[in-house]
Amino acid sequence: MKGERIKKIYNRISLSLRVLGENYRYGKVFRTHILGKPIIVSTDPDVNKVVLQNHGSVFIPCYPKSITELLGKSSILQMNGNLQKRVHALIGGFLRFPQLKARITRDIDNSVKLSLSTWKDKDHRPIIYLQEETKKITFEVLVTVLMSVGPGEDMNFLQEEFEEFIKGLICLPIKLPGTRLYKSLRAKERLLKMVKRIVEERRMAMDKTEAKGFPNDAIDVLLRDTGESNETQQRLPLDFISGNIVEMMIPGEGSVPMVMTLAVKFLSDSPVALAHLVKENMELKRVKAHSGDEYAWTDYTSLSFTQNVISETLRMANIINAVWRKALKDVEIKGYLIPKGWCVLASFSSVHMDEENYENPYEFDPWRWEKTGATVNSSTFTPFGGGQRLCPGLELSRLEISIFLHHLVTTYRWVAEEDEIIHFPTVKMKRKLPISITPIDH
Ligand code: HEM
Repeated sequence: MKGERIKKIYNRISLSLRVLGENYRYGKVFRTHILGKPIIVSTDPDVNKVVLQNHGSVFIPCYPKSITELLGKSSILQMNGNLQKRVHALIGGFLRFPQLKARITRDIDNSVKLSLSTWKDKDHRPIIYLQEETKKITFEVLVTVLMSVGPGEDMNFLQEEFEEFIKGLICLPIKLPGTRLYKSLRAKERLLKMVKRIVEERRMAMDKTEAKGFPNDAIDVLLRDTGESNETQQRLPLDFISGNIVEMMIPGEGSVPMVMTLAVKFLSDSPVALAHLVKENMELKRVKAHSGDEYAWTDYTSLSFTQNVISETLRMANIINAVWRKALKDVEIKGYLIPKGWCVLASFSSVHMDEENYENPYEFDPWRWEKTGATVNSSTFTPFGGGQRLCPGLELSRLEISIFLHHLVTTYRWVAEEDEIIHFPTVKMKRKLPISITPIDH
């Protein structure tokens, strides 16, 4: 018995020593500190793949304290096991469904066209801050998809409170009045109150008339779900649904507008790629004008060069540049030992910018995707994560970005002012990417 214990202690010490060994200091997997937390960072695509694929039994989410405080325990990003699988399957199924994409294409089209039309008033708005404009467009789409709230007072309230809420995602984890975390948590309370009201009204309406047809939004999907089998029917609690809707805004909110903004930045610096993109999109516009048909979502997703531009942008810069996991047991991957209890940061951006994986990685080259296909998620291209937690908003995001780029390049020419990409603590443009625009004379 005593011998067994000594053996266990010896094993743990030797494991820790190997963690601190040469490989970890100089290889693609190393140990460091982030936000005061000791952590193993992986920049190796094969290690990342194992981390992403072995979710649940081996690895669970492990975010810094400020993020876990703000997310709440019932957030899909933190939950595990059957509940995560259930919510992921429900939301993923809904967001990937062709019926939703067909319906949402019209909404996104209208939203983008309306926003772009307000830019025309050049005397009042000579400079457009693209990072701000794209945020407005995508927020509208997000709250439509999640809870069917249209433009107006409620939408403005949700946007203001949400902005306040996410400011605290990466901050010092001190929860005292006046601190960033405290203000963000208060904003979350106000957000939750409003979302809860919407969810309750919807449940009451649903209790009166049986829900039929394709669900309208994520609230509908979660309210209608009763679990796996009829014998163990269990509705999801209303508090859980409201919390999840708010928390689902986090992965959905910042990333899409940033990809739109960065694509414009990279295209502004690459006139040949821009000319190619304009040509492809003008052709689609001509075909549509000629036939008089509405745009279908497949029109956008089949624009192959546009998809290449989106992939290349996601490769070069992306708000979600890594995922955080904790090992539930000792794991050995490619000779690296990750001891039980340690957190691993699987870095996507390092893999995306490694010349072992991409030739001239710092060059914006949308043509590189012609060989592999733009939409393939491989171990060296994981902007949307992978495995059981692969982003359920993947296809919706690509659709939104394609629609935005289409209307932008077929409506305006632009000149971007000098600006630079900031990578820490999160990816953004230093000056919100100011551009001056000229309408295209058709
Ligand atoms: C360019 C845009 C986007 C990028 C790059 C992105 C990226 C990601 C990544 C990397 C993950 C995995 C996180 C992990 O493994 O811990 C994720 C998860 C998730 N994303 Fe996205 N996302 C995007 C847009 C969206 C949108 C528009 C929505 C919703 C409408 C969304 C909803 C979610 C949800 C709910 C999860 C959690 C899935 C789970 O844990 O089961 N995402 N996203």
